[in-house]
Formats: sequence, structure tokens, C-alpha cells
Amino acid sequence: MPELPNAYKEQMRTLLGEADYRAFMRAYTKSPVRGLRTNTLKVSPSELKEMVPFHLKPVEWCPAGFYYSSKDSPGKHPYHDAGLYYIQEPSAMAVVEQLDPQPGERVLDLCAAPGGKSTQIAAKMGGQGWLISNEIHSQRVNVLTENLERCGVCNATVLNESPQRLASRFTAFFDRILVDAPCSGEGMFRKNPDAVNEWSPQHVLGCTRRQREILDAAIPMLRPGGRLVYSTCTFNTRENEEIVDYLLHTFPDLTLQKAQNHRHFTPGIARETRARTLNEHVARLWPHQLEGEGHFIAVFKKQGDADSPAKETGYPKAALSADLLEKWRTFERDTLTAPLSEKRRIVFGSHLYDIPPDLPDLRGIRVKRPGLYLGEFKKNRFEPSHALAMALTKQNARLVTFLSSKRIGDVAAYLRGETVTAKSSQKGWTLVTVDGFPLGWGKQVGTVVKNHLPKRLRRHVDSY
Ligand SMILES: C[S@@+](CC[C@H](N)C(=O)[O-])C[C@H]1O[C@@H](n2cnc3c(N)ncnc32)[C@H](O)[C@@H]1O
Repeated sequence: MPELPNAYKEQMRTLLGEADYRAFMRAYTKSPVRGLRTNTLKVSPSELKEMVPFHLKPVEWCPAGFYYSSKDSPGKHPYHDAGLYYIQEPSAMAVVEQLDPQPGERVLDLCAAPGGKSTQIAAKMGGQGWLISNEIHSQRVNVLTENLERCGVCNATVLNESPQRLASRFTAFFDRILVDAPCSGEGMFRKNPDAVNEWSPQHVLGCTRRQREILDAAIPMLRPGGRLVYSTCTFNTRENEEIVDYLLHTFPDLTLQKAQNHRHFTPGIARETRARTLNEHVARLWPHQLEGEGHFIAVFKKQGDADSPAKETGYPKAALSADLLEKWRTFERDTLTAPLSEKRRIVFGSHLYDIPPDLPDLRGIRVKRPGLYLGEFKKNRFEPSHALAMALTKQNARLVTFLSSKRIGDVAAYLRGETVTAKSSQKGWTLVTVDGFPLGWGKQVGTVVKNHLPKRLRRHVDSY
């Protein structure tokens, strides 16, 4: 790790006091802990624990979370390609537990890439309701999309917008909003040493300005009675307690809620005496006090109680021509055991999507995915997407190619993009699975399964 800046060390010494500061600095001599979170859209935590060859230990504040050992390589295992878990820093898992999203709600994740928290929100929503995952950076939004698709999320819209433009479209619209803000990253120095080089007092000030701008846009999008969680991965009081204070003064209809399960965490450290309640309500996660990196979480409720606004129907209803509908139906009949549940199916160019029933008009907004990407119409046929494969289960497909994680050769061949061999002779799209969990599509002729794993996802596997 690079040398910590003196100004940073001084700041931490003042903040913590001498004894605590020494314990805090000792944490930098230890390796960061590692975590993965079960994707409960696909498997339960106890099932996952039985299945994987890793050394797992539960994360106290997240029922789906586990620590794994430095000897394990979960990123290399095909269960990662199959979206059975998301590799996530254990402290970061606490944030969505506080947001507590429910099936059927409208949830906005405003700063979402690479998708750790969005995939956690989606798992808690269980495919019901509507998640908007937004990421302002055009490169990072691609990683976000890939992660949502790998995890089989079927009820998310992915946007690539500024918070301000979203605010101009969605007023008092969301039941829950997460602002996992860009920050100075002090809490991640141990895990992400690059953040050390970026750090300076000026950078911290720049972050606070941006955090206020993001929150100014976020609050009007929350419905009365709705919940907003603000989180950072920094220790800096300017980006944490002072931002909470700013919000409470600027938006009188916001009240601060006590973080749930507070016993696992530590209170805030604002200095003013009037900040006592604030300190008792927010949660700090310190690397010298728990097994995880640094985080800060504040939970707000907007006063009042109103349902989110009536459903809008921004998109035209009959968006599929008879010809395209027939191609889709043919695919569905030939490939799936039963038609997919009737959502709203719309076409953008030659691409077919399932969109939430109340998706408002998003014209003028940069949309990366309006909903679940089903696939593309080609000349005389419909070609299913990887996202669709990942959102299905083995029960949904007429043809399934079963690969076993115990036979690394077969799985490695599929992940490298090679053909694999099926047990019996068939013809058509086949869902290629590892231990019954989808990895992607194959197209079978006889016993030969041609590989349809997208090129960008192909990789070499020598061990796991
Ligand atoms: C802490 S990261 C989010 C991590 C993510 N929630 C997760 O769990 O994987 C903050 C994100 O905010 C984005 N961001 C940067 N500037 C922003 C702005 N002005 N408005 C909204 N988001 C911004 C960054 O690109 C970054 O992806």
C-alpha cells in the first residue's frame, strides 16, 4: 500500500483520539477481509454453502453474506459465471440491509455501478416490482448491466443519466432510494490502494459538493413515507455526518431513522452537542472494530404517507408487429416449456425487451436497458439473449445441456467458447447449465452444442 498522506493521518488522529487511532492504524497492517453474497434469486445461503468448495463464514449483518478465505478463488469458479453469488466487500453488504427493499416496490439505485448493491436490492425484491439502476458514467454502466444480467435480474431498467435529469422526470415516484455516493474512499485504502493517491483535502471538498448535488436531486424523487439511504465508503465527517446535517436542514420533511441492528456498528462522530441524536442514529463501520472495511450509513424517511404516483403508460401498448410477435411465439414454443409471463413486450430497433407495466416515457433519457433484454430479431428467426438465459431456470427450457462442475474439462470448454457434447441427439436452442444453473445458450444439432456464450464473457479456466 502507498504511504498514507500526513494530512490524512493527522485528520484521523484528531478524529479518533490517540488510543483509537493506534488501533485504527494497526488495521492497515492486516489484509482486507473478503466477502461474497449469495444471489438469493438463484439459491439460498445454506444451499450455496453446501455446494461450494470455499471456506465460508457468515457475515453477521447480512443473512446472505459470507466471508471467504484467502485460499479460495470464487471469481474463478463457474458458479460465479452462473450468477450464484456476487463478490462484495462485507461492510458494503450492510447498506441494502438498511434500505430493506420489498417485492413490488419502486426502487431507485442512483449511483449503481458496478452493481453490488443493485444486485442485492434485486435479490430482495425477488423479481417483483421495479428497480431503476442508474450510473452516470458510460463505461461503468456496461459493467453494471453485465452484473445485473449475470445475476438473472428480470425487473430492472438500467439508465445512464445524471441525477438532475432523472429528477426532472420522476417526482415523488420511488418507495426507496439508495444514494451510495461517490466519495474520497478513505474506508477502502486497505482494499484499493489507488484511492490513496487520489486523496487530498481538496478532493474531499470536491466530493462533498458532488454529494450535496446528488442528494438535492434525489430527495424530490422520494415519495412521502418513502425511505432513502445515504452511504459512503469514507471516514470523513465532511462527507458523512456533515452531509446528514445538511440534508436535515435543507429538507425539513426528512427525518433521520436509527440504523437497524445498530449493535453491530458504531455511532457517528459529529462534534456539536446538538448532533447527539444524529450520532446515535447513523452507523459507522470501522476496520479496527469489525471484520470489514470502512463505511458510513444514514437512513432517512420522508414525512407523510402517500402511495407512489398512479401508473403511467409512457410507451405505446401494441409495440410488436404481427410478424415479430409470430417469430417470438415460435421461439417460445420451440424453446421454453411454457410461455413467459405476459409482461409488456416492446421492440427497440430489432431488439426485444420485457418492460415493467408502468414504465413512464423515458424519451430524452439515456436508457441502457429498458427492461429484461430478451433477444434480437434476425432475418427469419429470433435469437435469444444471454440475459434471458440467465433469468431462466432449467425447468423453463425444453432442452437443457447438463455440465458438472466436477468435470472441469467440459465447463472450461464451454466458458472458452468451444462446442460441447450433449448426451442425446436433439435440435434447437439448449440452456447450457453447470450443476443445473444456467451459464448461457447453446444451439444443438445432433449431439453437438454450438457455443452461444457472448464473446466478451468467454475466458480461460485452468482451475477453480
Ligand atoms: C461508490 S460507487 C457505487 C458503488 C455501487 N453502488 C455498488 O455497490 O456497486 C459511486 C458511483 O457513483 C458514480 N458517480 C460519480 N459521479 C456521479 C454523479 N455526479 N452523480 C451520480 N453518480 C455519480 C460513480 O461513477 C460510481 O459508479
